[in-house]
Amino acid sequence: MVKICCIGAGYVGGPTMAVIALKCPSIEVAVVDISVSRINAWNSDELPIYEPGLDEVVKQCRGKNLFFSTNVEKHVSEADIIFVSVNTPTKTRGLGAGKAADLTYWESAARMIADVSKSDKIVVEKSTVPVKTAEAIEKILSHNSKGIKYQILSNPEFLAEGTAIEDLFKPDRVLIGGRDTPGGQKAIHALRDVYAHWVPQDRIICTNLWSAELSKLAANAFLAQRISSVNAMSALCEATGANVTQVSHAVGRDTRIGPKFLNASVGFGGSCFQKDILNLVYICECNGLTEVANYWKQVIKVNDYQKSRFVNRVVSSMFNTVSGKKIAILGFAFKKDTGDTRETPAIDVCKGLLGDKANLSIYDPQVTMDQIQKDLSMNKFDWDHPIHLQPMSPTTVKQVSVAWDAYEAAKDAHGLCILTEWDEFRALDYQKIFNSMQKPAFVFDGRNIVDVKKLREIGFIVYSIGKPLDSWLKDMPAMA
Ligand SMILES: NC(=O)C1=CN([C@@H]2O[C@H](COP(=O)(O)OP(=O)(O)OC[C@H]3O[C@@H](n4cnc5c(N)ncnc54)[C@H](O)[C@@H]3O)[C@@H](O)[C@H]2O)C=CC1
Ligand SMILES: O=C(O)[C@H]1O[C@H](OP(=O)(O)OP(=O)(O)OC[C@H]2O[C@@H](n3ccc(=O)[nH]c3=O)[C@H](O)[C@@H]2O)[C@H](O)[C@@H](O)[C@@H]1O
Repeated sequence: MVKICCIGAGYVGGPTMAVIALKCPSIEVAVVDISVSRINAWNSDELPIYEPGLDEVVKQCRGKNLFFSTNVEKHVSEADIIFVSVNTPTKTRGLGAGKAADLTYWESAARMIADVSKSDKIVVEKSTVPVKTAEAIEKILSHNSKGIKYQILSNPEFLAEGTAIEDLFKPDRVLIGGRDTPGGQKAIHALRDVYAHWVPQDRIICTNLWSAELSKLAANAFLAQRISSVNAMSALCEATGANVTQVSHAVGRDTRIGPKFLNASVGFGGSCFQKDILNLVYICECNGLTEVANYWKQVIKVNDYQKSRFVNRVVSSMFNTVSGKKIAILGFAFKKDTGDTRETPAIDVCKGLLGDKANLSIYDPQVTMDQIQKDLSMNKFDWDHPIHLQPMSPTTVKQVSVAWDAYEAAKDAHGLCILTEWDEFRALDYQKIFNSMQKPAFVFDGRNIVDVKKLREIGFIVYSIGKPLDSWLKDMPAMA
């Protein structure tokens, strides 16, 4: 029986391995992690991450051919194929700080593999890594090899949170990069055989190592760039009276451009877009490609601009101050159908409003009070380290409370900001909300989900990203 071990039981390792176990009953899959609480959660009825369809997949295989364990060394030493899906955060100190990927967790995983292995292994990069990481890993493994042969493959993951199971069941493509040597090709075939259990052959792309590593960074950069492009247009729409939804629709009907990923928003979030672009920028700079680095940097700058533009709209609309005012925040996760808050635009928006002394009442159907408090008190980039999975002494940001539902959050508020596009926010009784709020009552829709016309009829002053401005806002500058 082929044995697979995955180091890192996170958003990628957990769902990916669960799907491999489901689709390949003849393979034994162990997912290991240094975080005891995470592994305990994977072995319980309450999984550590919320992902539609994940519970069913895990329930079908757990205890049969899918195991979650903290016994990292045992499972690594027994495995034929080892996936490494650990954190690759942005460095916060030293060379490349604020841009380069911190490979501490990767390096320690590689050293541990070298220490405990007693048979030949295929080591698969599942984490998103800088180009040429495979070369560094090869060096670590081969310098400690004790005669054991290692083949390194790059097999980046393209799943998106909220649709992870769907994406894993029907991937647009599976990408496998390996060495162009007989050993490298044999390893590529072995991994291809795993995916071939359910992925059509023509969707499995095989390349060299560096193309696979770079394609992952490139794909995320292209996706983020689309959002920054449409968000840049949203500012221009507000200045000119155009409607960004109509512009996106018209642009996206061009089959060369396509309709997906053109929703204007308060900004993109999530654990990877910013991190991976910063990483790409750093790689460009290291290769002397300043113009290319600056090009990609702009995607992040526009994203930051979009978030601060939103905060400025809120503050300037409300007589240039939110000091002491209750503002309801609907949605804290970085997108709907996930409880993940990593790099969510809600953090920057909330911090911006807190900076102007607002009182925030936050509601998100999937995010806990502890998580919100942690996010609002943590330094930038600190979240991407395993230490933050440990329970910590509670921190409280005064001025922030967490509500049980949207109505409670909105009661007595001066303004309401929609920061995540949860379906339930579309179906709220906005008349009831209006009646319970201070007047004038403001709605700032950072996801373009409300019916602006209907809300204005109720009496709200409405700002919706990239939509023709309310007369209240018309004379105010786009960037106050
Ligand atoms: N979250 C996502 O949707 C996607 C993430 N990725 C990439 O996948 C990688 C992992 O991301 P996530 O799963 O989101 O991160 P995560 O933080 O959810 O999971 C990483 C896990 O690795 C564990 N870990 C770290 N060092 C370890 C070690 N030496 N031994 C054992 N366990 C260790 C941590 O405790 C943590 O549970 C990152 O490189 C990310 O860029 C790629 C595609 C999608
Ligand atoms: O490497 C990764 O981590 C993953 O990053 C993204 O997946 P994810 O971050 O989970 O979610 P997306 O659906 O891409 O959304 C990212 C952010 O962009 C925002 N977004 C998305 C689409 C859009 O049109 N407008 C927009 O503002 C979302 O609200 C969210 O904040 C990519 O879509 C995945 O292919 C990739 O594997």
